[in-house]
Amino acid sequence: MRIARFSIDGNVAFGAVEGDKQDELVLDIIKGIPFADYELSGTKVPLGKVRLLPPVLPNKVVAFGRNYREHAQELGNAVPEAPFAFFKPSTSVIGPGDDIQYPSFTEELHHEAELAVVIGRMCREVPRERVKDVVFGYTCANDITARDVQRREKQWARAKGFDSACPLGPWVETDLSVDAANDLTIQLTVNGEQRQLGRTSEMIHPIEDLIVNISEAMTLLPGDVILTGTPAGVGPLHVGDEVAVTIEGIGTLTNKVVKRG
Ligand SMILES: NC(=O)N[C@@H](O)C(=O)O
Repeated sequence: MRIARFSIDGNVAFGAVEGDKQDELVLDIIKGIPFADYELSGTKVPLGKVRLLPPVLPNKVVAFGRNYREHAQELGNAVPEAPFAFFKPSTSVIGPGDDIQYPSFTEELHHEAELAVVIGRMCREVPRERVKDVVFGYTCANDITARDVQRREKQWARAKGFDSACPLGPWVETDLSVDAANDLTIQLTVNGEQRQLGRTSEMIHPIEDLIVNISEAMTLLPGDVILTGTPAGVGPLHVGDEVAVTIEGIGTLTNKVVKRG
């Protein structure tokens, strides 16, 4: 099931996305919240009549870096032995169709297409065989990075955490198994031109390793988001660009780059 979060007439709601063709998609409004018992209300609204929001409001976004060998190499970085985690604040999260604000403190804004895991229940010290029980679903992410600041400042808080640095969407796909999610095509285009194309099966540390690693250290909450790393092909974004992340079996997340107002 594809579960979207949206606003209509000033109200925020969750809905199950139905249909195949983009312009014929409808949302069956959900009664309750998707992380607990919920039911479909049967009340349907055309997707074109609503504004899609970030599919979840994460308490925290935990991101893993250098989890694709070729990407680590293209930036001249060593491949880390163990999973390599950093944070992106919830204030960096934006939704499908929202603008990426080009910050004034960087001249080298980069795109990074990533598969994002959405946590479905409170958990800690998750054993490998129970990872499937704590995953709610998967969505697309773009780990927008101020590359020059990342090189200069060593700590990645500003380079990775500025407002609008974490586009998520368009919805959460809940019917993918962990095995399936570990073997999906991931693609990114800028103004229609392909920049990144990879498979999540190239991840050095698959989804289970990442969840075991981070939950060993901290409690994960429903709605928390885990970014699993980007494949090779990262590159610059400029004001006016339209960037789109497409992941097999999930959908396409599209955002435009504007000058920070
Ligand atoms: N270099 C860098 O920031 N990379 C990470 O974000 C990653 O996804 O590997």
